[in-house]
Amino acid sequence: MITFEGVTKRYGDDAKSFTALDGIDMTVSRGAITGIIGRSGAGKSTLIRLVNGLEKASSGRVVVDGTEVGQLNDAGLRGLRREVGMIFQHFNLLSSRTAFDNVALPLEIAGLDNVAIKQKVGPLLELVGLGDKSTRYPSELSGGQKQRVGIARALATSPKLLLSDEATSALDPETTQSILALLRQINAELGLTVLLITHEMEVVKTIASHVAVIDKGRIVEQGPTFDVFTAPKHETTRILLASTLGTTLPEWLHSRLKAEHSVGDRILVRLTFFGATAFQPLTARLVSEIGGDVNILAGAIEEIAGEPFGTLVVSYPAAPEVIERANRFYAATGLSNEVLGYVA
Ligand SMILES: Nc1ncnc2c1ncn2[C@@H]1O[C@H](COP(=O)(O)OP(=O)(O)OP(=O)(O)O)[C@@H](O)[C@H]1O
Repeated sequence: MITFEGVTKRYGDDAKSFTALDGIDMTVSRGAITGIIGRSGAGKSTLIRLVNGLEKASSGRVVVDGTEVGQLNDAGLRGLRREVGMIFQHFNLLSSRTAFDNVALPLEIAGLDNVAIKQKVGPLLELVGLGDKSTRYPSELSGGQKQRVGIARALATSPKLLLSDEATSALDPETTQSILALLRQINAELGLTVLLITHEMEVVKTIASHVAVIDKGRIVEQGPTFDVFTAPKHETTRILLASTLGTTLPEWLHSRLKAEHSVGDRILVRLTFFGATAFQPLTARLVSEIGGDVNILAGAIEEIAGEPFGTLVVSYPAAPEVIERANRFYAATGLSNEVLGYVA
């Protein structure tokens, strides 16, 4: 659906230019929800603005549904923007227009008559759950309702692709979940491809089947969300994910951690449950396998892209025979484990 081929974007003139994107290669699959995550200033907005031609690549190609965006003239760009809807962090609604009239705007621009506009806007407001709010002005709507108007407006020209620029960043967690559920529903019911940029890992974890991590203008990691989130390879990904997945040790534990152990110390191990191991009573078996002396110190159970993923930090005596029994158990069961250190 979208391919980036060696895309570079420089801002400014040659003498004082800034490279915001540096050799981006990426494919966004048709019908998927793909997330792009990265720190502030990493280049996320620039990347998404290249897709609907709001910015032009300095070199390389951005191809949307077979069309190279950089080659389009003004008429071509207008056509592209009917195929590509966009939603924004601050909704970008016109305050002087009702919900109905905001959704109608792209249709007016496209030259539809009033009857055709009515036929289109009514069902769209129903779809986003605002059938009874069509005459309300933005100032009379909550943040979540405003974003629903924004989504209906983005869908007005029946696009194949929806771009989301931090669409839930201004919303509280509960409203965020309801907007994400709506995006998932639209993706499933209309077969719409969704490309979203966000600094909220929670958003990607909840709805994106695929993810790319961008850092200083480069994609440092990409793939299915579950794979990237459960086995991050790049340091930036690990840092971005640490607080989301409960993989950061609590400070009280971290400060007591030692690299070497002496007699009587305990070993600290992080167990990770996913795939087949997520559904077996392995913790109970580990406890009995090594004689009962196991402490559970931290843990979290998450759902990533619809699959369970859990981490548990445990300690047990750092005695050679106990460690050996535990290691035999890990090898036999395939339970993923990582030694974090030792505590007195
Ligand atoms: N029009 C511009 N002129 C010059 N530099 C720009 C311009 N737009 C963006 N930049 C720079 O390009 C880099 C990437 O910006 P971009 O907005 O794409 O990042 P981002 O990841 O979306 O950040 P944020 O999450 O803070 O919005 C930043 O260093 C920014 O200062």
